Amino acid sequence: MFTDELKQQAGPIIESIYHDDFIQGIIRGDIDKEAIRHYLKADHLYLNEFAKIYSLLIAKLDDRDGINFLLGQIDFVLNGEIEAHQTMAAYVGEDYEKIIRDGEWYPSSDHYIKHMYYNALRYDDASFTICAMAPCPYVYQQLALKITERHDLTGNPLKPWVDFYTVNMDELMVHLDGWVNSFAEQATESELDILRRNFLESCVHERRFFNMAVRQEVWEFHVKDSIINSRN
Ligand SMILES: Cc1ncc(CN)c(N)n1
Repeated sequence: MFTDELKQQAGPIIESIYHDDFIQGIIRGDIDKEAIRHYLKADHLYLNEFAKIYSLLIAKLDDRDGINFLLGQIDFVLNGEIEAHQTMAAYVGEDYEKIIRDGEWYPSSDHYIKHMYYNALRYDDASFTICAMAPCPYVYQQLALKITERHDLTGNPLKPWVDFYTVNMDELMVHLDGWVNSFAEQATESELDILRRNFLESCVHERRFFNMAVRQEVWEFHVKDSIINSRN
């Protein structure tokens, strides 16, 4: 299937993410707390936007059961993944609400978010949006499965974070793959290339997002808080 081909091509990128500092720090259970704080500040805002992009995606679908399922995904992203974030806040030893208060769309997360919005607004068919969104659940599921397969995290304070992503993504991937594969059956080669780029670019955005947190990447300027806060 077309989505199997996408996952095959994403393999090397995901393996690179696995070997980058963020995931290696999670595995060792000693990742810099500043990297986790930066990640939470960015990821809280990223998930807020991901939930909104689901609403743009829903407008492109006709399948009522699928729409119903995605309503559950909006709830999961807004209220379920907080559990994974709480594990990280506990590791940092700081109140979650306090950590995320001054978050921003840092350069790499900004680019990732806008990549998804661009495709949702530029193309009518849901598949273009889905291919930009799908690495979000897929990359985390694959990383969590690799970590669990290769390491025993007993006693690691971040084990609940890994465990969270080994299970919660399966049903979503089935739905997303179904929509993309049925579109791919009648898509032109140039449309398939856009779908491939959307998916692989988002896999690279996932890598850059983790590295952004390790580097504590920020913009080289500060704007009055009022403008930044209006984005939160
Ligand atoms: C950037 C990003 N990508 C993926 C996930 C997993 N839903 C996340 N929480 N944040």
